[in-house]
Amino acid sequence: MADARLDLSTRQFCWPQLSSEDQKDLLQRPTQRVSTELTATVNAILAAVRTEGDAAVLRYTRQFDCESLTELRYPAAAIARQLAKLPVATKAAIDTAYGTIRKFHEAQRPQGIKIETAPGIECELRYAPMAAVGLYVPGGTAVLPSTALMLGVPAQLAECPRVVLVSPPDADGELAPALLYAAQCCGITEIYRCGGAQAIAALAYGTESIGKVNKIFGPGNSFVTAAKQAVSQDPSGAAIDMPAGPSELLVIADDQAKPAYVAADLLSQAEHGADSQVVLLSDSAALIAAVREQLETQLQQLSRATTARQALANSALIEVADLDQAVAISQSYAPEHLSVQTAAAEELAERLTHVGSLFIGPYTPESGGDYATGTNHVLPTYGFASTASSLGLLDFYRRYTSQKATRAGLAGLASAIVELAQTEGLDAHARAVTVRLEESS
Ligand SMILES: NC(=O)c1ccc[n+]([C@@H]2O[C@H](COP(=O)([O-])OP(=O)(O)OC[C@H]3O[C@@H](n4cnc5c(N)ncnc54)[C@H](O)[C@@H]3O)[C@@H](O)[C@H]2O)c1
Ligand SMILES: N[C@H](CO)Cc1c[nH]c[nH+]1
Ligand SMILES: [Zn+2]
Repeated sequence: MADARLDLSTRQFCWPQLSSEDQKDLLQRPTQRVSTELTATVNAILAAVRTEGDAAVLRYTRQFDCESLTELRYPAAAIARQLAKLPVATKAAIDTAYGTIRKFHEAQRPQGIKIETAPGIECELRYAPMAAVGLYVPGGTAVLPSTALMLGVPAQLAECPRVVLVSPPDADGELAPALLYAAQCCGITEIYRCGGAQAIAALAYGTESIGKVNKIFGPGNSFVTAAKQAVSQDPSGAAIDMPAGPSELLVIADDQAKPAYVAADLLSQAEHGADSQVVLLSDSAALIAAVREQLETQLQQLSRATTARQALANSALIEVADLDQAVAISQSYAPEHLSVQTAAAEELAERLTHVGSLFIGPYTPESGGDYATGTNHVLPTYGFASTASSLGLLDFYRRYTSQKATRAGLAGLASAIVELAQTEGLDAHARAVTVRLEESS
């Protein structure tokens, strides 16, 4: 039976006793282990959508999501019908989350720069919203209206002229009322029913019914993430926000932490999918034992216990020599989410920079950031948190520069420009300056 109990003691390790090979193996992401097979599947889907357009998107959507779907665009009448079903309490919760997310992202508005770098030379840094953005809201194992907010709010604040939302439909071809309400709050009306690599291909290359976008945002399972990475490397594809794949949480806890809180946090990310990964690092063997007990107790109360158990099979409870070692492991693993539940949590957090989002102290559950603290829950996974940034308002803009010189300004820089052009053997570059200064003003 898939729900067979997992012996968590087999997932308990003492870091200093492991070989460096075992240490590396222990913290490998589950999806990294099947990458060749995954790449082949995703490449086949991308190729089919490029050559067949809507027909391929519909075929895959029927295969994976809704057998009877005939139209990708979600019509306005169906949206209105679904919105009418939304419970008042859900609407209020979305309104609250919309408010905090908007507040945090509004504060990120980029400021242009205009300065004189030399007399008569004016340089500017300007920001323009991305012209057409595609927002991928996952829907395979759970409907995520919160993700629609995380993507839709910054797209709205940046005033991107075209915002397209795609999400896999349910077996009846519908999208959830809560997701549609979140989209409505963000002013999104162009909505399509498709998911997986086929949705990413449609956004990147365009089909008869889905116009191509410039940049694709949003998390997804390993098929979605692999497809995003592939289209971003294709000059005729689209840019992407980041690789935001299966959820990850690393908790650093000492003997001051509450085992029930730590276990609840680990389970909150384990329940996302069988390929989620959660890791506990602690210098206290007693805390680890108590968390293990709590995991078993709390698992029995979860509706998605089977999924969470599968994720726990990829996960680890690790005893470390001290918190310095925990910091070093965490920096190397670069988790999507990092929860610090230690006595001096804020001090420790200062040293933890390779992370998508930090959750500091006992009253900051990771799920708070998933929904309503205001930070964005679209975050880099697979260790990309050491180089990629967490999603923010800036990602919805292009940054570019501008310069303007007066005749006197050009004259002031002429000798430097001409000398550098000659050093590089590029005479025409030099000439473009001298031709202007030879003319009488
Ligand atoms: N990193 C982040 O910021 C973040 C945020 C939210 C959610 N997530 C993650 O997003 C993921 C969502 O995954 P999901 O599966 O629920 O939804 P999803 O929408 O990402 O994927 C569903 C789609 O996957 C495709 N698919 C499924 N099986 C397939 C197969 N065998 N071959 C080809 N395609 C297949 C189908 O097209 C289906 O529509 C979870 O892992 C969750 O942890 C990450
Ligand atoms: N934890 C997910 C990001 O990895 C985001 C999410 C949405 N809903 C609940 N959680
Ligand atoms: Zn979550």
